[in-house]
Amino acid sequence: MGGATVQAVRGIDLTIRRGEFAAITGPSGCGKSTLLHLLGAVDIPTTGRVLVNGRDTASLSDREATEFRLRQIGFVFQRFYLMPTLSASENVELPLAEAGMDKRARKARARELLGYVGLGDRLDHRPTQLSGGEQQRVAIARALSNEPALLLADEPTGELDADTGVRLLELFGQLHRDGRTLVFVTHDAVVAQAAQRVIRLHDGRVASDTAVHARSGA
Ligand SMILES: Nc1ncnc2c1ncn2[C@@H]1O[C@H](COP(=O)(O)OP(=O)(O)OP(=O)(O)O)[C@@H](O)[C@H]1O
Repeated sequence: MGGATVQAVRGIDLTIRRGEFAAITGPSGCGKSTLLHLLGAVDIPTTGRVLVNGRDTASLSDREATEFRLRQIGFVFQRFYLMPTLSASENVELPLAEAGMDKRARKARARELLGYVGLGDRLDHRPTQLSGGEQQRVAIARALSNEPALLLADEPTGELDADTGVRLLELFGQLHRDGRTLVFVTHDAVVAQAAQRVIRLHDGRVASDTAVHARSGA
């Protein structure tokens, strides 16, 4: 920026295993979103390597990177980013259409995924006809559409009230139990405890990396 170099993350050595449910947390500006973007091949590191499913993200051409993000990564954003003119089902179908699936199969897959996230009765609703929590569930169904190796979420509960946020984290827990690999970013240390592993960043580095013990009664 203005000729100055900002080192957003540095010296990070991390392995996320298949089936893991990890939260990245830490104060504003510590590099959480940057790390998530590196994992999702949205950004490429200036030095160091990011391997996803054995593939070095820096080795991808632009076309390969687009294909990689479409097929290997599901991304969920704080502000949902659904297409406002499309129904819930059509939003989930979009990445499937991009991946070349025919219309009949995409409709069936969208119905199945929206059922999974608890919105089987909201297929034809547009985003404005859905609550924030419901919109985030549509965004999760969309992110899962192409069976990604890795689901990434940046402050997924940031726009939701506390109760809705808790229910969304329960859905993440369900995804984890069903074998998905999930990494989400949150600045909220309490929200981070919903994960199985909490990676805390400070000033672009890993300050701690701890397993969360199962809560009593869980
Ligand atoms: N495109 C960019 N150009 C220059 N500096 C950037 C850029 N993106 C991020 N940074 C800087 O890199 C550092 C890490 O930013 P990042 O967005 O990863 O932090 P964060 O932990 O996600 O913060 P927040 O919780 O506030 O979203 C910050 O100092 C930020 O100012």
